[in-house]
Formats: sequence, structure tokens, C-alpha cells
Amino acid sequence: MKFGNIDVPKGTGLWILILSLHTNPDIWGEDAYKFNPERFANGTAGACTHPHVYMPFGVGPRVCLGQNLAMLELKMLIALILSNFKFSLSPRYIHSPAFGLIFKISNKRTIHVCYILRQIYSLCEKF
Ligand code: HEM
Repeated sequence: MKFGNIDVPKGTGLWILILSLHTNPDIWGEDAYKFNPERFANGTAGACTHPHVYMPFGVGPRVCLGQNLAMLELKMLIALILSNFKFSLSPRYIHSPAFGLIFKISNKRTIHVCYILRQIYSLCEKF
């Protein structure tokens, strides 16, 4: 098949870089890299120009089987965290995002996050 002027031979594996789709200013606007959950206030269609390019769980026949379970777990976890912790930015905070499979903090900051996660897990074990 042909994508624009690129010929793709039969049997070729294509890897779509989802991070690029999810942070493209042409699709999400100038604040594409900003953490802004409110952009979804009116659903995915209200957040971007082409709703079908938002695919955190993949699309089509191989879409993530655990999608609904994962969303339920995440909502419960966030509700638990927000109702049990207060948040403020540490004066020692250094903004250091790094790209892996997803965006994460760079290795030098990981140890602090692991500590926080351990606290959160121990909290969740109580429920
Ligand atoms: C936030 C959490 C999760 C994310 C972002 C996620 C994302 C994904 C993505 C992107 C795929 C590939 C879809 C594709 O090939 O188009 C996938 C596949 C899959 N996921 Fe998840 N997933 C999550 C949680 C889970 C959970 C909790 C389970 C099981 C309990 C699960 C089970 C699966 C399975 C079995 C597949 C393979 C489906 C297939 O190839 O037919 N996932 N997931």
C-alpha cells in the first residue's frame, strides 16, 4: 500500500510512535506537552482534532483486553491517593522528564518516586 508518497511492501511491520500522536501540537494544540487533564472535559472529541488518534490502549481487533479493568483500577487508586494525601511541590524538585516507552522521570529522580510508591502501596493494602 501507499502512505502519501511512501510505498509500504506487503508484510512490512509498522510501529506507530503513540507518544508522538499524543503530543502533536497540530492535533492537541500549542499546549500539547502540558499536563492538562481538563482538556478532556468534553471527551476526547473536544480535546483534539482527530479523536481516533488518541489510542492509549491501542485500537482494532488487538485492542487492550484489560482496558476497562485498568481504568477502574486507576480511578480507585487516584481516589484513594487524593483522599489520603496532600500534595505540594518540593523545593528540591527538578523537572527532568525522560522518554522511555512512556514519559517518566529521569533515573536520578526515580528513587524518590519509588519511596512514594511504596507508601501508596502500603496504604492500598489496608483496603
Ligand atoms: C493503564 C494500563 C494499560 C495500558 C495503557 C494498556 C495498553 C495496552 C496496549 C497499547 C496494548 C496493545 C494494543 C494493540 O496492539 O493495538 C495492550 C494489549 C493488551 N493488554 Fe493492556 N494496557 C493496560 C492494562 C492492562 C491490564 C490491566 C490487562 C489485563 C488485566 C491488560 C491486558 C492486555 C492484553 C491481554 C493485551 C493483548 C491483546 C491482544 O493482543 O489481543 N492490559 N494493552
